[in-house]
Amino acid sequence: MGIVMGPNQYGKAEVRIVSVAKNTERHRIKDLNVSTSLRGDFEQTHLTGDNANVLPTDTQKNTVYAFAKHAPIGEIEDFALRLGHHFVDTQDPVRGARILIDEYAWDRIPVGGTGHDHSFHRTSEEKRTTAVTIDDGKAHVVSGLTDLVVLKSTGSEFWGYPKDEYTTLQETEDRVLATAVTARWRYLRDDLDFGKTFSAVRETLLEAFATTHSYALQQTLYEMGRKVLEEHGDVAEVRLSLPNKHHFTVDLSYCGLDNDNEVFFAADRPYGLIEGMVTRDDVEQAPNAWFSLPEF
Ligand SMILES: O=c1[nH]c(=O)c2[nH]c(=O)[nH]c2[nH]1
Repeated sequence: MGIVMGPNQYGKAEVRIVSVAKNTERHRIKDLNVSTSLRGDFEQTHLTGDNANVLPTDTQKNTVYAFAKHAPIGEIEDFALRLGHHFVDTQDPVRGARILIDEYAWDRIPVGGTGHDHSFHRTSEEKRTTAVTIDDGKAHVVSGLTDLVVLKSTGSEFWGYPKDEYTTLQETEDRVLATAVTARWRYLRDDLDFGKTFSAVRETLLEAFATTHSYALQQTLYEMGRKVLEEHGDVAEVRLSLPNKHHFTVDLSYCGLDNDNEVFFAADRPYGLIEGMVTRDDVEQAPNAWFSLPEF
């Protein structure tokens, strides 16, 4: 019986970088959390501690900061592609790279009706994300968003489910439907206008949530994914993770009041968690693009 080193990767996780573009008075900021992982010929460091092939994680971190100065960061997908190709192209033992980037959104503080030149505020926890994988000389781009919180105050029903001796849930033809969307989608190309495409896909997700008359969050999930694939030919598949942020109608009979779905208790836990992938049946699968990312 032998013991061998299995698949492995290493890198610097969560390099926090804020860059300020100052070429005009109207500054632009990029606020990122960047993680690098390298894959390749790293058997010896694991087996014997020989680090001849190991580009330090500290150097990887320094590279992230230096690249932010060499050229404007631009779209997170393009920044991740530049970093990933750099590690694979310049270090012989490195055969693959995975660059993860989360981008935090900042808006300009309105002053006298217009956004201030160099003062910003955070208006939501929503993040834009990308996971770029360089594998076998090919680049895969999986982009997405997290914590996009949405709510419908009607247009949502839930009934027709099986009941057993433990069921207490009442069927409803009118409820609040709320979730915090995590979505990831795989692009079929690595040369897109990623900013424009991201905004368009995000808009489609929001429109699908708003306009689907929902009989289940599962149905809403499928519709959101389906519309993204229908409207965006450069997207191969979409993974969605949708926590069901339950809103329970408060029983106001204690003071003799009706409650016609107007006053709710918003529970934070437990929550239903509805997850799934919507895909085309005519595109090549790319398991390495998703490898080691959350399944949904
Ligand atoms: O949209 C829903 N899907 C479920 O699977 C479910 N289960 C539940 O209790 N409420 C809901 N709502």
